[in-house]
Amino acid sequence: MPAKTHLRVILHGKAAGRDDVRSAIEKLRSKGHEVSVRVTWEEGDAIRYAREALENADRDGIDTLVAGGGDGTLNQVVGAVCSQVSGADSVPFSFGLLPLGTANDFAWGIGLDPKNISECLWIAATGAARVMDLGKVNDRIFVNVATGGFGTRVTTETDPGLKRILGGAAYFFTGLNRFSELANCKAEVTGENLSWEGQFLAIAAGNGRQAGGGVPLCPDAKLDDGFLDLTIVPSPAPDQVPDLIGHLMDGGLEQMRRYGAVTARLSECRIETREELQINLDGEPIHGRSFSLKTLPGAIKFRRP
Ligand SMILES: Nc1ncnc2c1ncn2[C@@H]1O[C@H](COP(=O)(O)OP(=O)(O)OP(=O)(O)O)[C@@H](O)[C@H]1O
Repeated sequence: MPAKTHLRVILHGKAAGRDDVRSAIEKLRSKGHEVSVRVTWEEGDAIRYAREALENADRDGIDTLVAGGGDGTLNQVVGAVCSQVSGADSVPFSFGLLPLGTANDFAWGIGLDPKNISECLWIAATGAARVMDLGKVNDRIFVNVATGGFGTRVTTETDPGLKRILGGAAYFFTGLNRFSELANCKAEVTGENLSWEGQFLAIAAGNGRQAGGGVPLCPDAKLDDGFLDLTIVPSPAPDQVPDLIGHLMDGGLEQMRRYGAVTARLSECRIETREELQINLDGEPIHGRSFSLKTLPGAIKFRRP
């Protein structure tokens, strides 16, 4: 029988009414675990609640801080804590994930099944707390993947109403419809043994493997190897667009390499652009022209399958 734990769940308001969430929490409580819940009402609440958990971790005896939401919620919860304390040994609890977002890319990538919320909460309570890396872009962290380019703009410009109706397919739909408008970005990327310049369809730096609703942009990334997996997909010639998008969606990185995709495993790199570029950190957008990317090895402990 696993030890009894205290889980603090920071729950995205849009998922607060779900029956499967309520019954998963009741089931865990019936087994003797303590579960306290904070529900977000508006943007910024997840950050506030994560700081509150950090301040009161000892007093409240919190063992695991669980992000209940999508990758964006996870980013905010982990980011709020790690902006105050650094290194897995300094954070007074482990993290966990209750995947309640639209795409849930990080969850799928680590083997959590968002359709089985009860199982996910059980893993957040009792799964082995293993050390993992984080990524950093300028002064902001990411847990899963940092992406720039076409897919990134699709992620943030997909209508929330469409996401509710179509789920993850909403991203694909927006991408196909607005390809020529959204796929025009240029950058210079430099790092250890890497110097690349050109127009690109997608740039991804992965701690985790997939982003943008199931696209395995960094299929070989490992959460605990101390490196980021970088993938640059150059803009294709117009007649190659449908083929390349197909390969991007079905994850054929080998195929993408035939179109000139560049991959590298590194601990830091820089991206410079002339025009303002949007980079999504676990789906949360930042903007700029100069980005410094690096890995933070062994930054947190995470309860995962
Ligand atoms: N109650 C709320 N109302 C509006 N926005 C919220 C609320 N709670 C959190 N947010 C904002 O929602 C974003 C997080 O969304 P999240 O990533 O969890 O869902 P998603 O976009 O559906 O998931 P995914 O990234 O898996 O597609 C954050 O920017 C956060 O500030």
